[in-house]
Amino acid sequence: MSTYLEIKPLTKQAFAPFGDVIEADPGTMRLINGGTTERYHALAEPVVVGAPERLIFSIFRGRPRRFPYTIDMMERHPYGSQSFMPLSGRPFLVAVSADEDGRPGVPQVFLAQAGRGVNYFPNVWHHPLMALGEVSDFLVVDRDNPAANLEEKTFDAPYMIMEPRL
Ligand SMILES: NC(=O)N[C@@H](O)C(=O)O
Ligand code: NI
Repeated sequence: MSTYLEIKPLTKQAFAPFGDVIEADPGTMRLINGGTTERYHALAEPVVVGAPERLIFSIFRGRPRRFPYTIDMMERHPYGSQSFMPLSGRPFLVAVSADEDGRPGVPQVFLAQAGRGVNYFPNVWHHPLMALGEVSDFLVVDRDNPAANLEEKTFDAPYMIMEPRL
């Protein structure tokens, strides 16, 4: 009998142990370009850990997950952060876990409302990209050479999530 996980709204506070929420936070806004542009400043900081490696921009084109969805594994990137910012303006799902002696704990699942992205701190357990509803593009900033920056663990007992109400 699989455990069904609750899907919670993504908030800065709830996500703080795992990373940053990237959104046009009015508290970060400064007017630039003669007042024609609002700069939402320093929302997150992409970092590389250990040996120097490029930070790069990529676009991930994610196919939507089907539900009920089984979360049977988590991954982490020990040597850098990884951020996902929707280009499609659609919500998506984020699942993260605390580390328990080198393995992911029970996942916490968040619904990232439209216009919000996330930046995972280095070495934070997370599930690979979960797009919702239709093929969705995401701007991703992370460390180059991804194959040398990936640890994956499979759960002995997978978890399930139902389709979120949008
Ligand atoms: N493999 C890859 O680049 N994607 C994952 O890191 C992910 O978090 O989606
Ligand atoms: Ni990842």
